[in-house]
Amino acid sequence: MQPITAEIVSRTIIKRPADSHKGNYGRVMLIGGNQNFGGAIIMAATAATYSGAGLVTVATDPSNFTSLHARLPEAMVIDYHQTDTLLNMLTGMDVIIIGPGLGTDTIADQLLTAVIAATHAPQRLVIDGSALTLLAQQPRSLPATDIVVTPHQMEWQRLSGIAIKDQTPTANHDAQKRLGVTAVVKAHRTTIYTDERVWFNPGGTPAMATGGMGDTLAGMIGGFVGQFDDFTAAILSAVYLHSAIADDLAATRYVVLPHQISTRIPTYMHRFSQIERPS
Ligand SMILES: NC(=O)C1=CN([C@@H]2O[C@H](COP(=O)(O)OP(=O)(O)OC[C@H]3O[C@@H](n4cnc5c(N)ncnc54)[C@H](OP(=O)(O)O)[C@@H]3O)[C@@H](O)[C@H]2O)[C@@H](O)CC1
Ligand SMILES: Nc1ncnc2c1ncn2[C@@H]1O[C@H](COP(=O)(O)OP(=O)(O)O)[C@@H](O)[C@H]1O
Ligand SMILES: [Mg+2]
Repeated sequence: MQPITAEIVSRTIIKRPADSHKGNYGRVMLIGGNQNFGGAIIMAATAATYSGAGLVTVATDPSNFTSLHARLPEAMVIDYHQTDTLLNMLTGMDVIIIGPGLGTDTIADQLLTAVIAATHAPQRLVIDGSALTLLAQQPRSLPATDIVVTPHQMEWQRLSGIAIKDQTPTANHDAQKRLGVTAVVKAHRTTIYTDERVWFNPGGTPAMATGGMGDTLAGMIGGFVGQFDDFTAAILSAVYLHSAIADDLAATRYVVLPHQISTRIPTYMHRFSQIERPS
């Protein structure tokens, strides 16, 4: 296992070229947020936007439109029941994040099937939360493109079939290879599995144990993979910064809330982009 280092992050988060526009930084669609879990998709969309995604569209239950706009006017919205419109819009997206607060009812299940079928390379797909539970219940063949799954230990148990107590790096790596996607297995010390390697995140604190913390990570990963070409490095950088920000906040706070992380992402990205590294 290799640790994610600050050097990987500073190599990944590079200064933006002056001659660029929002279309260069990722069109990201987030799909989730049913009537009960609207907060999850709002937190994920907030993290994606503060991570620098150029354009953010949220496909969600209409009951979340007003609260989302009140928190995040930068985001566009679409009713996720309008499947044809959603799938049309999907063709123009660089990154699709599906699952935060999606729920596991029939509508959610059908939506996941439709989105997986419509996603094509070079689009990048982030699968989190309820979408992982649905995928575990009914496996679907995934598109041949960059895909990352972001389960917590119970979601990983459902998806991989490995009981939490048996989730060793070796067992997890075997399961990741079988699944054929990058896996971010979230825990106190999150581990990341690619075909080539196993990484571990050196940061993270129990102050992060708050609902929405993983939704925030999913949004950050989506924001980063929409901007930075190296898929693995973008994921590693998001995981590292998510907990590095939390660790800093936890030095003086008993609990860290997801939105407190999101609002600090641009400052941390700026800091890492300023570090000169020999190439
Ligand atoms: N504000 C909102 O809208 C929010 C909406 N959310 C959305 O809710 C949806 C469901 O997601 P979920 O994670 O809450 O539920 P589920 O998949 O059933 O997992 C929980 C079960 O797993 C177990 N468990 C074992 N180990 C674990 C571990 N390391 N980390 C976590 N759990 C662990 C755990 O054990 P226990 O707590 O009983 O000990 C429990 O039995 C999803 O779409 C998500 O995005 C949330 O983000 C919250 C904020
Ligand atoms: N004790 C802990 N130490 C380090 N990180 C933690 C701890 N508890 C939770 N986290 C982090 O918080 C996030 C929780 O994700 P998840 O369970 O999916 O939350 P949610 O679905 O509520 O958004 C993960 O990134 C996990 O690593
Ligand atoms: Mg989660």
